[in-house]
Amino acid sequence: MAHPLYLAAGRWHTPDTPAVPQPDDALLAWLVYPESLTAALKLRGDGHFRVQVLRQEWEIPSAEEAGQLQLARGERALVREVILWGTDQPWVFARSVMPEATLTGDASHLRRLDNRPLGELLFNDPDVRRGPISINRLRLNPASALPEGILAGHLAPQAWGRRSTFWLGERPLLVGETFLKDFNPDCAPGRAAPLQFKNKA
Ligand SMILES: C=C(O[C@@H]1C=C(C(=O)O)C=C[C@H]1O)C(=O)O
Repeated sequence: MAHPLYLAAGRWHTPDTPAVPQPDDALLAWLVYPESLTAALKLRGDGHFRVQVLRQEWEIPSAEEAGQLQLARGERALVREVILWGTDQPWVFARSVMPEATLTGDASHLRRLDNRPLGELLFNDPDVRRGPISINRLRLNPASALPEGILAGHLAPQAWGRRSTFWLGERPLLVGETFLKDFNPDCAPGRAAPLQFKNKA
């Protein structure tokens, strides 16, 4: 299994979980945003938004991800890792885990996304439902090959991320998104212009 760019540093938890460290309001608004992150970032990116596919390979997901997806032991999934670029900076690292059994029939086109945003397909399909959003602190994975390459200088040792399961009928796929240090959350999702948040950390 390849080494993901960021690893969970804590427990995945819903944003209203008491007594767990929380991000500041500005970033929390992005972490809990229920609509398409692609659409919200496009609004911010003034025409420069793009998806860079880092890898898209069949593999056995981590035991934790397999548990989230209710996969049988050894069941493989298509793992897609991308960077969402805003203007000329990397804003989000996304890792999607799509079980083989999910990518069949009318969902088989998800095997051939290339650099089209996954969200544009998921949010335009009326039969797709999104499960609860969990958030977590993440830590940079020293085993990942990426930091020395294209993202060198753009990766903080810790970051906040979110994760949710999308349901295509009864078939799940798991989408995780980590906000990278170049992303400025001080413009609320769904708006093109910055909003001032009261209690920034
Ligand atoms: C789920 C969405 O799709 C986005 C695009 C992704 C991709 O192209 O791989 C992955 C995760 C998301 O950041 C979304 O836009 O909300």
